[in-house]
Amino acid sequence: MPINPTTHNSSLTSSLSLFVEQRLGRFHLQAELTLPAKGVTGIFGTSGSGKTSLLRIIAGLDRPDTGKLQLGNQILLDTQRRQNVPAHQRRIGVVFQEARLFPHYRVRGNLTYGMPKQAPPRFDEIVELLGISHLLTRMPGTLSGGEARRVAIGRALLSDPQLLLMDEPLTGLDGARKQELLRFIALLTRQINIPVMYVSHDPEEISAIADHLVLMESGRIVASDHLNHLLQRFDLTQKLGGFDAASILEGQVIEHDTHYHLTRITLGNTHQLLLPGTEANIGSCIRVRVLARDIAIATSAVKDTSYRNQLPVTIEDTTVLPETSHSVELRLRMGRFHLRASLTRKSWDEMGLHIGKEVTALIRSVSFNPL
Ligand SMILES: Nc1ncnc2c1ncn2[C@@H]1O[C@H](COP(=O)(O)OP(=O)(O)OP(=O)(O)O)[C@@H](O)[C@H]1O
Repeated sequence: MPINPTTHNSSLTSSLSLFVEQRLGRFHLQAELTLPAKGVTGIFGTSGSGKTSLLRIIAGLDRPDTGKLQLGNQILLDTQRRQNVPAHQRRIGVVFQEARLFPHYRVRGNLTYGMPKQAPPRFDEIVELLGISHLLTRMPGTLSGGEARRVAIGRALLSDPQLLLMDEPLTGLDGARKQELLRFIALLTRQINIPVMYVSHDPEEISAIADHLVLMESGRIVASDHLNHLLQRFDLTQKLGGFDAASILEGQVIEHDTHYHLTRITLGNTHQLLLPGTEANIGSCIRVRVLARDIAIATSAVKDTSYRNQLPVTIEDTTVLPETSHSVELRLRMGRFHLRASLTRKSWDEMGLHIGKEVTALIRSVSFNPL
């Protein structure tokens, strides 16, 4: 059940802007950032790059040496003016790696703990959305890891936050639980109308839920943009290690072929893709990933082939990465969408390809990975 956006939050236009500087021993965090007012921002970077430190400052749990932090119209921190809104007044929900529930309160007590008295009555709505109504009378010690995490998310949401921070919320869960909760968080973040910052070093998680991506390295923000824009950047290939060279596309489900168990989606009403069957409702949006190495190129449409997707594209840019000198990396444009592909340098030369050439991208349905 979607949360009613009109009752959910008064400041739907909140966007976060910050610059902070903090020395922690030998580590130096220097970050400047403006984030979109809605959607999920994935914070990605190697261990020790400063992701948690940044989140702790935003939550008000740590104070930077210098900095300014603004959420919507409200200044939360301005070291120059000695302004600092304490953590409990920031209206920022935080979910950490561990659920950190109050052990002596039942689940219901944990959920209602931070609920403002004047908050809209969303308790039943959120409990149902999280699927935890059967847990309300249980003590935290009796919950599984995944259940405790869902309660922690519920507690954060019920505090009526303007921003939700999630720091590796799936760490330590086993594969099936992790997938279940990841799907749940992805659904939840599409239904709530507050911006979410989601820290993870797992590209799978980020690919499944982030709209925007912030890439951190040694305390600095290396890049911040729409996730698929960053994935299209050749220069970030190595820094986005683990993501594989891939593209993420979002489209609307228009048809299910129940006989062959295939799903058709439309991308902005201009292009269509045929994917492995999904359970998604007609009209709903789904996200798919396709690896660069799973896209083949032909100079014209191909007959009698098992490639179910033949997309007219233009070669927009290319490069040869030093780590894969046998192949050419391609960025392809398809209307307002972009795709990354790679093929051998030998094919590139023999097919007479060049920037600006119109070609056909061939993609097997099974190569699409619905996220
Ligand atoms: N109180 C502290 N004193 C000294 N150094 C610290 C302190 N807190 C954090 N650091 C250092 O700051 C750096 C960034 O830590 P942080 O936890 O923000 O990284 P991270 O990107 O979240 O890492 P991970 O993915 O491993 O959780 C690390 O090198 C860490 O050792």
